[in-house]
Amino acid sequence: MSVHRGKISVAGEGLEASIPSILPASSGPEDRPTVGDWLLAERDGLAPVRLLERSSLFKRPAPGDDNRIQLIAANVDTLFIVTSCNADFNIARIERYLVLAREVGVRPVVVLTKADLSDSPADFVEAASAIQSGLQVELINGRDRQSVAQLADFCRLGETVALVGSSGVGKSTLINTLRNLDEIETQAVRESDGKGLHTTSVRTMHRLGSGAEGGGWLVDTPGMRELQMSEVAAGVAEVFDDIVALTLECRFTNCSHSDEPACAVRDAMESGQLTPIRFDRWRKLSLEDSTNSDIAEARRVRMTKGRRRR
Ligand SMILES: Nc1nc2c(ncn2[C@@H]2O[C@H](COP(=O)(O)OP(=O)(O)OP(=O)(O)O)[C@@H](O)[C@H]2O)c(=O)[nH]1
Ligand SMILES: [Zn+2]
Repeated sequence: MSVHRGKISVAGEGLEASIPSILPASSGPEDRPTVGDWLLAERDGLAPVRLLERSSLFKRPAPGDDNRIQLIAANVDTLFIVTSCNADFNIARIERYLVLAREVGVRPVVVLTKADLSDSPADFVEAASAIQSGLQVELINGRDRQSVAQLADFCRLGETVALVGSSGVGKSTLINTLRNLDEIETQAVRESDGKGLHTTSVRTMHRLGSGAEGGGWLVDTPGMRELQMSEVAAGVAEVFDDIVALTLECRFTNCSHSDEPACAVRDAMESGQLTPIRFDRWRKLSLEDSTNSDIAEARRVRMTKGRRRR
């Protein structure tokens, strides 16, 4: 449910507890429990035994200590990329989150909030849908239960969702409305919150409910809101697959697409098939990723050397 210094809070059937986070046979920096993990523990005493294989993992270099990796959330199925139908709407920002989702292997859904405040919300839907073919886009008023109910399918039993988006776009509002979709469930959540009042732990997993059997999970950890672009080359290539396909047509394999002859990327821009702004966004993201990835690689080399010295 959440991670604290050396301890994790866990939940199971009829069980809520805080236990040590150390696994008996840890095999690497990613082999420790994080929010969203399935953990096997001993029936008596709850000593951790092992983690079940993850379907996805969000991670980043630990803030203030590049030698460590911080695990942010595991087993997320759907990432709500939240943005609002106003000045916050920014294609480049949506693309960045999209790259992260593709890299981690979670299903991205662009959630456009504040539909009720815009005169032309359909324009935002159209612009977001054009980013990548097949991209799911949902238009909502985050304060309206009926409107938010259109996201219920992503929040069903067995599903885990997480949210990203800049400040003020309506993430907390959406979370509150999602959690309130089912009154009975909310009641239950409040009761258990009440029980936990004496603990200082922040809940980072919320049960979403609709119907007697309950619903999925919502991950709301602060780290999700501060994700970075590093080692996401595969994600960039997926989001900009049209440009990647073009680069393969350039005469030179190391073409910089600036002044080389027979450059398919420039040809595509001249013919109007590719817009220069999109090309520019791709270039910036690729550059940012390769810079950050170089830093990450240097860190790994440092760590390996450190280990050899010891
Ligand atoms: N009219 C309208 N207002 C909304 C909607 N979604 C959010 N708001 C309002 O927008 C403001 C900011 O919403 P928050 O939910 O706090 O935004 P946030 O993304 O959680 O912001 P941070 O906590 O800073 O990351 C609040 O005043 C909300 O009531 C919406 O769909 N329609
Ligand atoms: Zn080229």
